[in-house]
Amino acid sequence: MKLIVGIGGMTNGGKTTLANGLHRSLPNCCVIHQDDFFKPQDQIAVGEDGFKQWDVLESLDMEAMLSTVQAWLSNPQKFARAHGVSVQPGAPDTHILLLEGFLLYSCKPLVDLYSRRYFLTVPYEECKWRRSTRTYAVPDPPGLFDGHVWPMYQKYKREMEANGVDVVYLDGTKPREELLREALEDIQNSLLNAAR
Ligand SMILES: Nc1ncnc2c1ncn2[C@@H]1O[C@H](COP(=O)(O)OP(=O)(O)O)[C@@H](O)[C@H]1O
Ligand SMILES: O=C(O)c1ccc[n+]([C@@H]2O[C@H](COP(=O)([O-])O)[C@@H](O)[C@H]2O)c1
Repeated sequence: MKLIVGIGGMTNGGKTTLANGLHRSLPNCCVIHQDDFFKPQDQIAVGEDGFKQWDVLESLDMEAMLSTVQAWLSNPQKFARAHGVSVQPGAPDTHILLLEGFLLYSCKPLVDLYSRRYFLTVPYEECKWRRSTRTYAVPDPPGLFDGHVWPMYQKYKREMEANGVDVVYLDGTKPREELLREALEDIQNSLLNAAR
């Protein structure tokens, strides 16, 4: 059985933290991080607002991400071994792929592949504060959060909702352990339902 689970939502909502917790807790589980597919800096367009447009789908090499997902789909055992995940003898037929990223549900070829789509959110102030404590490979210039990051988050979320994408909202201000427990229980239920 193969299960693809999306850990999406806003920047600094706690996606990586939750994905890493699930990765440690679930058998035969691999993770693909969307952040690993950002295009090189010189390919990122500059908007009329003067900011490099990092927070749009075109800034990510989604074809490469899709190929990685296809590689897992065609042979999850081989994919797991190649990514240092040991296949457990007790559950050799169950394979889980976690996709983690801030624009997961805006990519049309991917959107129907998920068995579960989580969407982590925190209030604006909390998001802005968490973001101010992070240093990305390309650090945020002053004003990027309000000028580009937050408006793009709102735009893509609106589109996702208008397209009727079915997501499970998670409150990213809850303690990490509680979020992990909640998601684990839900995924285990999905596995049970899929096995019936
Ligand atoms: N449940 C939580 N409660 C409080 N802080 C959290 C929680 N989850 C993550 N964080 C913190 O928020 C920041 C962003 O977390 P991260 O998992 O990297 O978010 P994302 O991958 O969504 O950008 C980090 O400093 C992390 O330690
Ligand atoms: O990882 C990078 O190379 C990178 C370079 C520039 C910007 N980012 C930021 O990464 C953010 C998405 O990652 P995350 O973990 O905050 O969800 C997004 O809001 C971008 O503005 C990321």
